[in-house]
Amino acid sequence: MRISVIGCGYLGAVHAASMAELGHEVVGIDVDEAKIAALQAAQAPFFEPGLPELLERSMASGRLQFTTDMSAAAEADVHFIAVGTPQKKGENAADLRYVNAAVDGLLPYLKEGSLVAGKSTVPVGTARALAEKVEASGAMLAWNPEFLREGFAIEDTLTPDRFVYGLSKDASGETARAMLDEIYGKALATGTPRITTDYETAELVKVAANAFLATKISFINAMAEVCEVTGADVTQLADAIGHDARIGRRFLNAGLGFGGGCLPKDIRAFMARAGELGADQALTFLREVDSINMRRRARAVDLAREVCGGSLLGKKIAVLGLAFKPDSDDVRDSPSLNVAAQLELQGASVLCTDPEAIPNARRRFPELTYVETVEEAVSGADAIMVLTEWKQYRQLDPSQLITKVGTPAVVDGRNCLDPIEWRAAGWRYRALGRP
Ligand SMILES: NC(=O)C1=CN([C@@H]2O[C@H](COP(=O)(O)OP(=O)(O)OC[C@H]3O[C@@H](n4cnc5c(N)ncnc54)[C@H](O)[C@@H]3O)[C@@H](O)[C@H]2O)C=CC1
Ligand SMILES: O=C(O)[C@H]1O[C@H](OP(=O)(O)OP(=O)(O)OC[C@H]2O[C@@H](n3ccc(=O)[nH]c3=O)[C@H](O)[C@@H]2O)[C@H](O)[C@@H](O)[C@@H]1O
Repeated sequence: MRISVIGCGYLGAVHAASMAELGHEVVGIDVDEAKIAALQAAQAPFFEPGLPELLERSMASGRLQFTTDMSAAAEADVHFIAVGTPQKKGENAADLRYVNAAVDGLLPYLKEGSLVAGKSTVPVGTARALAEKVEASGAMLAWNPEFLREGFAIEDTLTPDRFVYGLSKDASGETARAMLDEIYGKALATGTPRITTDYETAELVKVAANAFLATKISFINAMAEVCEVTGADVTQLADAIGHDARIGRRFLNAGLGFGGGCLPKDIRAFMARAGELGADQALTFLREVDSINMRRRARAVDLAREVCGGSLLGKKIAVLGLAFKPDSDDVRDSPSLNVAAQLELQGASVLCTDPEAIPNARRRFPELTYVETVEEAVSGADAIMVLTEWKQYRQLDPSQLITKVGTPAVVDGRNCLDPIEWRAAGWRYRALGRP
């Protein structure tokens, strides 16, 4: 199949390269010239494990190209829309201007019988409105939401848990289904479930999945709050309830909570859209999910103050981890970066480090101080905080690290260190939700 992918960010660049890996002819199109220049040189414009190798391979095969020129989409049979849908400034709702611009930009190049397949996460009702425009150009529209996780993006794209196709109810829906089946044929042949449905259900599946994941995380973080006032241990609690197959242990890691370019903005946009549709009561619980999540950040700052003897003023704090999660350089709505900024605002002198996210963090918070290594960050520190559970931080040797710090106090923001080991090495250990 000849494919275009409009928007080459965390989702689109991986989708484009993965589609070429599946044997399709792909052009990735983006308005960001620097991003396209990097991709044209087979360089990943962000950190994603395996992406540099995949780009190298796909571009060498001649099946993958990148451009800023929308007319390059003219040859394609299927166009994936993968542009951003960020939160509107000062509002909860999603900003659809990039989706609308991408589709409007594509309209003059749509061939009769070609398919526009939306992958961006959008408020329910978006696809139906776009379908009118697309059909007026003789093309078809499908909504094919994406469920990949950053850090596992390639594996999730090539072998997802399921495919969801939101299709038009007329005959063109069947043609669109056949085109998507052809694209994803390899994964479908291995038995990956495929749900075909209407536009609205497909759009809702995506936001419902993210709302559920966010709720699961906030549930365990609410339990962490109760553990903190009772002396109980939320990690043992999670292990114990997680053995119940109906509950499951995944996404029950208590700590600093969820961030990133998706879960926070998606639950807010979902609430906003439900409000517009008169169903706001159905989702008021998501307000609480959001509040529990934000309270964890404040609690981490409180723990830092506590281990610093009651005041952060003039205290030297090492922040290890800035990305919203390990194996990513993404700092969008990053809980750790938010905590680092709050500590600095409250008078601490913060030295931040991260294996991959420093350039993005510096762009967002130029006022913070960044150092490349853990050794530099912790040197003479009054407290260290592990806020993103990168493998290299989980594997820190507390006996060795204690020789570098001023005061041996650690706040484990992700419940990723062994309290017994750290205390035995002489550290004062504090965590979110465990004694
Ligand atoms: N990042 C992720 O893990 C996932 C993201 N999503 C959804 O996918 C969408 C994209 O997310 P990300 O890739 O994270 O965002 P991103 O911000 O990394 O990438 C969006 C890209 O679209 C480009 N763009 C904007 N307007 C354009 C236009 N008119 N024409 C061509 N390119 C244009 C931007 O320059 C940017 O490179 C969002 O709706 C998000 O919710 C869904 C699943 C996973
Ligand atoms: O719509 C999206 O963009 C994507 O959002 C999430 O993927 P992602 O944001 O890459 O990261 P997750 O692994 O879901 O983690 C999100 C946040 O939750 C936090 N988290 C996760 C799991 C957990 O148990 N506890 C916890 O605090 C992570 O630290 C991170 O800050 C979903 O997992 C994907 O399925 C979805 O496609």
